[in-house]
Amino acid sequence: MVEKRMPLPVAEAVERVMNYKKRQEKEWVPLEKAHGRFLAEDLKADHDVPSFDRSPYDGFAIIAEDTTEASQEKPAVLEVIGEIGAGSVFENEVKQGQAVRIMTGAQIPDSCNAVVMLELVKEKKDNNNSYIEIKRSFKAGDNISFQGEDTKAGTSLIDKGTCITPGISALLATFGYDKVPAAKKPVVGIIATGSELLEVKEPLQPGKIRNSNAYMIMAQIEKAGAEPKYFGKFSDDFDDCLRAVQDALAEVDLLITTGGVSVGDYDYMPAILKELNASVLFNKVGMRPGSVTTIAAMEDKLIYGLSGNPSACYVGFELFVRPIVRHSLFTNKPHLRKSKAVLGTSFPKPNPFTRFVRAKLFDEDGQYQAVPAGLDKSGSVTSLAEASAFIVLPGGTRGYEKGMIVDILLIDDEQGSEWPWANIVPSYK
Ligand SMILES: Nc1nc2c(c(=O)[nH]1)N[C@H]1C(S)=C(S)[C@@H](COP(=O)(O)OP(=O)(O)OC[C@H]3O[C@@H](n4cnc5c(N)ncnc54)[C@H](O)[C@@H]3O)O[C@H]1N2
Ligand code: MOO
Ligand SMILES: [Mg+2]
Repeated sequence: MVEKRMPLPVAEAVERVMNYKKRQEKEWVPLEKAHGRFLAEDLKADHDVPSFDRSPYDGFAIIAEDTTEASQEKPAVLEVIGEIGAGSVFENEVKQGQAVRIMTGAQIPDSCNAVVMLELVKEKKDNNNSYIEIKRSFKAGDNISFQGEDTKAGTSLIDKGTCITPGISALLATFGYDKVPAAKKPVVGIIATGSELLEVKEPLQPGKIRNSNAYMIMAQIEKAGAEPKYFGKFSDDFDDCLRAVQDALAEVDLLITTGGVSVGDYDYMPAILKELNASVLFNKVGMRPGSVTTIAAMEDKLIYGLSGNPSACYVGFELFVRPIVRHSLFTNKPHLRKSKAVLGTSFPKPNPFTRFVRAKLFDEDGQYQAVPAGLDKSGSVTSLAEASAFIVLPGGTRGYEKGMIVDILLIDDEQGSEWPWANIVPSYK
């Protein structure tokens, strides 16, 4: 008799895995390599930005009070006593009736309190002196970028655990981080199992398929923010696969295998986990695809037995590996973000398990509409290419109709979620 496995509700399965979460160490990476890495420290402004009052225009720095009476008929005439470009500081005193030619980004001279754009003045020369005419009045503060107007010293800017975007690179540079405190990437190993697997470059042969899961998982690992380490593909041979798993475990923080976790004659992962004396957290989850997802721990190291079926493997990764990786990178929102969508297709057949349908999203008047991205089967590979969400259909005795509002999990969203499972209640129990 084949072993009977008891399915665990998805939320409970995720919870069990998250008991093994831990944070990575911090390392310092050059700023130019920091894009896409995760901040290991909160980022706080240690000075005002800008750090001095500056001109937002090419023009003339003036004392606004000199223009109080200025008009078309009776322009104010100011003597231009010098000029400064960005990076220079005007050292002399500017007195009443005087102005300084100033370029965008330059520090406003002491005692000046407004800037007049070049286009708004008439320039005149008299002997060796320069003058400007201004035909309207200006108020103190007109056309000044004030110290601290962008951010003030002491402001909290970015939380640790945030993925470094180009905008954050700009901030890091602004605050002098030529080296950035980043979470060290966990190394995630991949082993593909299956005697049917061909190398990608090999021509098709009868009964064989190309190994797509390994490359899919490597990409998912990178997208999650970790470092993939691929150990190759192995035929369904107990000893070979056992050795591969043992060897790989010594070199990684987490290990993912794909294939061989079900109950088939050549599905050796359950026996390998037994041989290793690994403690199995679960070997069946109340979900489709991915019901065979098996996760075990060797001391504090997780071993993921993901399904060989591509869609099941993909979903298993996003639900169980991603949050462990993201948590290790210091975020407090490690799970896929949950949102709502209008179901674009009916699912009339009830399913006792919670389904995660790979879906395409369309924006209709600010509301997501979700439709399956391809064949809704565990073995489908094409449905993964265009999927940007999983439609979550909790298990139960009824189907789902087009037009219903359903939960979705966003695959490409970077914001993440603390815990998206709160209101997803599988009713098959
Ligand atoms: N009697 C039962 N049979 C099956 C059950 C069950 O409960 N009772 N579960 C089914 C479910 S659900 C799934 S999912 C699969 C899981 O299979 P395994 O994880 O054991 O994976 P394999 O048997 O090795 O392969 C399944 C499928 O995936 C293809 N595959 C494998 N590796 C790759 C790869 N690297 N790249 C692309 N495709 C891969 C493989 O050729 C098979 O077609 O079991 C069901 N059976
Ligand atoms: O693990 Mo299977 O994907 O439920 O089809
Ligand atoms: Mg199998």
